[in-house]
Amino acid sequence: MNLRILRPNEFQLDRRIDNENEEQQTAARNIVERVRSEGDRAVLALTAEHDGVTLTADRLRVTAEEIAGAYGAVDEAFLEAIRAAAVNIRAYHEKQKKQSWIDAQPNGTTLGQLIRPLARVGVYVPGGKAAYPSSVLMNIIPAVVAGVKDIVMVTPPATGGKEGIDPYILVAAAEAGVSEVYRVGGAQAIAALAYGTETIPAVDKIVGPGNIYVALAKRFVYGVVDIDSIAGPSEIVVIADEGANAAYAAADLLSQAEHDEMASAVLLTPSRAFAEAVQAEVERQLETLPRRDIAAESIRRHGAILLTSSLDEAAAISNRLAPEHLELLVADPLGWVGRIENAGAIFLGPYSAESVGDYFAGPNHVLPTNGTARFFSPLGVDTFLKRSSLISYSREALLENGDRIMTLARREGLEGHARAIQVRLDAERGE
Ligand SMILES: NC(=O)c1ccc[n+]([C@@H]2O[C@H](COP(=O)([O-])OP(=O)(O)OC[C@H]3O[C@@H](n4cnc5c(N)ncnc54)[C@H](O)[C@@H]3O)[C@@H](O)[C@H]2O)c1
Ligand SMILES: N[C@H](CO)Cc1c[nH]c[nH+]1
Ligand SMILES: [Zn+2]
Repeated sequence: MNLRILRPNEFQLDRRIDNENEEQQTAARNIVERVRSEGDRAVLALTAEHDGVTLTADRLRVTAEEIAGAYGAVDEAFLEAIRAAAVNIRAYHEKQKKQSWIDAQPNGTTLGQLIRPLARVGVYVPGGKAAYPSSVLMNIIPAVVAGVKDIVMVTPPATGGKEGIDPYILVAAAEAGVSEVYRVGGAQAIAALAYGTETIPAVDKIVGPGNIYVALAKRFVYGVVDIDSIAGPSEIVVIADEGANAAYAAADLLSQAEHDEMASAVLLTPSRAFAEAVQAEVERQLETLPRRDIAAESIRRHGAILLTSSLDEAAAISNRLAPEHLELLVADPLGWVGRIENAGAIFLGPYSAESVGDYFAGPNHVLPTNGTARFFSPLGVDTFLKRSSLISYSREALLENGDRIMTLARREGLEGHARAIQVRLDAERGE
């Protein structure tokens, strides 16, 4: 499969619009409503129907013994690596913490902002091949760092028709600091987290990717709880000059293409010689890639090498695409960062393969997709914090500004608001 070499005007630069399927919408909505009104009974019936697993309510929660048992099923190298990754992810997210602040002014007025963690958070972890231990760390650790007390993970009770939760997922959750784990997946898991059931506690926010039923259910419960942004297929853009390493660029493009057929991998370069070298490398490396069918299909549908007139044009196109991941394989990548307006994560130089960020460096790999890096940010500690404003007015400040406040209230026809000020002014002025 050849990665096409195109001129920018020959490539669809605009974002893909999801086609909503009405049947799936109705199915997800019905599931959410059933769980809301029937609680555990609906969760158990839907689990039997959609996961083929018959459970009783007392089996929904994964026990501490089961989690301890999972450690016996994973290899030492994995445990060592995931612990090292967790250290980096924790350290990076610690730096994102925000402080409450109080500002006392000379007239006695005190204003401030109180930062508090959400009390309870739900983390959805998909079943099947898309269940990544690294994503478990990336979703749970920022919540722990934010100070969330209860982090409730849900995941399907079976994968690929086989009952049981992947032990690597359970170990990653335990290492990250999960509080409770429930074996429930799909829209029923989202509804249970949003409304609570007899067994599964209601949370304040739900994060984590999942299939279409999970995504639709999250959209339905938004407002009852908060949700993260709905993650789309993975994306990578590589900007490279003629001095870059073609084998590295090709490998990094394929690293995203292998995620799924809808992933997109795009190289932007002004050098035809480099474009051809990467094209040949992609073809060569694909031959031995275990997931070559997926990667080849992704490249056929959404992959391209765009031959730009200059690196500046490459930056402009990248800003328009607003990719989830952007690699800068150019001389002096740090000097280049100022030209980048929109990207979820930016990888600088030949040794910062995207895989470094996916697994290990510390920044979060849950990133805005489908052009939403124009206005969304990576998942982080912020995702699990909320703010309250503090207002303490002094007598002096109220006497000074009361008339202004009443003017604004009366302009809006809200006499009650004005009188709440007037009553104080009258009392304090002795009228
Ligand atoms: N963007 C990302 O970062 C990212 C990462 C990992 C996974 N994913 C996505 O997560 C998804 C994983 O999908 P999955 O299906 O393997 O796992 P999943 O956990 O998302 O969904 C499985 C659940 O769906 C429910 N379900 C299945 N068929 C149903 C039906 N016909 N009606 C109602 N409910 C039904 C079942 O109850 C089951 O528990 C993929 O779409 C993948 O792209 C995305
Ligand atoms: N690149 C993915 C997000 O787009 C995250 C991931 C998990 N495992 C490997 N990669
Ligand atoms: Zn990845």
